[in-house]
Amino acid sequence: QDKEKDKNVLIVYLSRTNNTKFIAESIHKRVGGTILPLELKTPYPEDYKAIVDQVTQENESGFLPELKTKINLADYDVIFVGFPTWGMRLPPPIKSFLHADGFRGKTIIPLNSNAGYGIGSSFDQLKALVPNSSVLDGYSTKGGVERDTILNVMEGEKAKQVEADVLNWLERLGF
Ligand SMILES: Cc1cc2nc3c(=O)[nH]c(=O)nc-3n(C[C@H](O)[C@H](O)[C@H](O)COP(=O)(O)O)c2cc1C
Repeated sequence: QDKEKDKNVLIVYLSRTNNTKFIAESIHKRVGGTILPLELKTPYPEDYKAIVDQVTQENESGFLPELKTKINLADYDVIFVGFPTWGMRLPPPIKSFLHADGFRGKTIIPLNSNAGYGIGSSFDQLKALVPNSSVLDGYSTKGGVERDTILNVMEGEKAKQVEADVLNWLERLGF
């Protein structure tokens, strides 16, 4: 079997306050490949309360927001998928992304930041959406707490710790 690092890698991430983006960039430094932010046709509101309400509604109705970012999945074998925990669930735009055809036979690797309440059901939801892919062990760490106006925490000691953790994790996965 090919080593993971010899395959075509895509790192796609959703990040509002750049904590998840930092993790994605740490992965990119080690494994290379293509790194892309997942952008929406209609961006979420800036206001925290407004986005929380909107995401709650979208989860209740099963709404899948339309993505602006277009990706040709056939170009990639390994896809890192980064996202914050939103409402203890998988953010709706990640559901939109994973609903596309073309994940069969791919290796999918989740990565996450959250306000300290963990991944919730997000990794399980991800797995359920790509039943024909091989989903490897994900990485998760505490990021910002936007509710308390703590936005990007990925600097100084925290940034160093995350970079070290990411390297260990990638090595375990064979990168
Ligand atoms: C709409 C919304 C819902 C959130 N829900 C949760 C949650 O349920 N649990 C949690 O731990 N953090 C929650 N958070 C906090 C984010 O997961 C956390 O700040 C994360 O680090 C943000 O990542 P980002 O900087 O890449 O956007 C929520 C944030 C937003 C904007």
